[in-house]
Amino acid sequence: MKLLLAFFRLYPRRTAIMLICLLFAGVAEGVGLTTVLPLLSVALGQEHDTDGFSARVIEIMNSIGLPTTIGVILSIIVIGMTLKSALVLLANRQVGYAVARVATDLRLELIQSLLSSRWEHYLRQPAGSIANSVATEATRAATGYQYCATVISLAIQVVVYVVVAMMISWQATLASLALGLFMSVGLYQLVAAARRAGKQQTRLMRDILSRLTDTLASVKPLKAMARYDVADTLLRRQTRRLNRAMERQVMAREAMKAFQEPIMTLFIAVGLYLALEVWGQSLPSVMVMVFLLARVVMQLNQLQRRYQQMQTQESAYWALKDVVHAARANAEPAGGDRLPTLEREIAFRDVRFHYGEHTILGQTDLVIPAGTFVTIVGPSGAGKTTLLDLLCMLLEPTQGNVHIDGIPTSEIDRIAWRKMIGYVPQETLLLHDSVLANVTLGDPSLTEEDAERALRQAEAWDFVSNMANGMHDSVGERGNRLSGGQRQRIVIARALAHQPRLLILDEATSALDPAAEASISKTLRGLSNQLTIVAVSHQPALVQAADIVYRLEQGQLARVEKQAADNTPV
Ligand SMILES: Nc1ncnc2c1ncn2[C@@H]1O[C@H](COP(=O)(O)OP(=O)(O)OP(=O)(O)O)[C@@H](O)[C@H]1O
Repeated sequence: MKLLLAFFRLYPRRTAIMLICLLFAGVAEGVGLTTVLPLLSVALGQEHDTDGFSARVIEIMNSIGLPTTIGVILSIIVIGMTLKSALVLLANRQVGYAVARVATDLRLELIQSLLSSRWEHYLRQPAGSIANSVATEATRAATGYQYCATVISLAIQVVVYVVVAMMISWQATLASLALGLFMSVGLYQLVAAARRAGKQQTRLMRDILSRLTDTLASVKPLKAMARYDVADTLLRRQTRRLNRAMERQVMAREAMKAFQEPIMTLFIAVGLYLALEVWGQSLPSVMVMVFLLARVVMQLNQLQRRYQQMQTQESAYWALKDVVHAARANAEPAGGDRLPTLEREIAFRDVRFHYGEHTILGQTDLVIPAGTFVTIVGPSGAGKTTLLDLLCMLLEPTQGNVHIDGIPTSEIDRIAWRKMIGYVPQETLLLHDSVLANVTLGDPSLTEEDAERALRQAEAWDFVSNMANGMHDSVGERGNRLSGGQRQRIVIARALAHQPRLLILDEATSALDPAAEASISKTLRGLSNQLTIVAVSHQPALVQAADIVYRLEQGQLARVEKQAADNTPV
């Protein structure tokens, strides 16, 4: 029921409407059912010598001026049942809408919370696990809500049947209920087993999808080195464990079904024996009791099964919520609200940065005048990417501050600042989409003209215009229809499309041949009077194109002459 409470808090209106509809549906069904007994009495011609309950119903009907004819009683039953069905339909419509909303809202909540979490937190999340949460867990959680609604609906129906049965023979009903309770407790182990299997499935599905995503991302070297059997074995092992968890779930479900039937038969038999032999009830009463108890039994059966299914799906909801809560706890700090400009300079003032105990940047002072081209060189692992991350406000200095035109970044509107940046990362990951979509990233404010301009600046226009459909051609999965150098040029075009004020290049030309690199460097050099460029590079062309060259080594940043940077092995 924790799940229902959670959903009630999220969707109070829908859940309340659903509950009210189900409650009234139960009442309508109850009204229909209460007239079954007088109907039998009337049909058997015993309406004048009926016992307790039937007599009371006939009395009520007479007092409100309803004739106790078979036609009227049948009409009440039909109206009651039709009303019940209409209300259940209304309730199910609410459930249907809520189920679709639950899945969509959970997906959006997850994506938004992860994207607005701290960069270090985001990096710790396996991509496959996120994909699994968005695809499988959100759907399972929504199904959990559906089962939850069914459990409530069945519970209301059971209560109605029990109330009506109590009015006919409270002793037989109580005896049957005691047996029903006994059965539920006895079979609870199977519910618990299903819940455990569900939890295990949630965990295994995450592991499998994380592994699968990683394997697919690095399939080429795995194939080339004939190492995919290692990944394959791991995947198979986890899939087998998932199979076992699913088998356990199916066994728990089927065992529940198998045990329920004989127990339920016993349950009815005992009720009947007591009613007929011990309490000497009349035949119409016993017939109605049989009908009611059979319905109670069936509904209880279903209720427990649905509850079991709800328990299997519930873990997906909580697992997904855990990811959201962790992301929220690691949300990027609110930051400032001052709008950034980049007219004068970017300055690192006494900036230090550590990853735990590991010092990446010692005391760092760096000035990047606006409209200049700065290249940073240094050995692998020296912290060059970290320095760029500080510039993008993806990371915060452990000490000191980065200033943009004299304003510390902590006071600056982070999103506004990032919108001024064009970023070209080390990895050239492309979307499985057209060149145009890869350049604009779906930004509606960017036109085809913007894309063409950016592609020309990135020296990509020649090969793009030669593609069958030009910039509307697909780049293939992860851009595998293009060469490494062509992919890199598309990514550079992407960074230039929205005309940034600051262009950041992290080893952005490493896949280019010297001629292409020299050509792009020349273009960038030409752009540097309109924008500020900060490049991390080992490539001589970007060093030569720069106005200022810095070298980062062992946490220390020092300005160097271009010649020295070229000659020093970096
Ligand atoms: N999220 C992280 N958590 C902990 N340590 C990290 C993290 N990211 C990077 N590091 C460490 O910080 C150091 C600097 O990494 P960084 O990526 O900034 O180096 P780099 O100079 O850009 O290297 P390369 O030229 O090889 O790309 C490395 O020792 C790296 O292991």
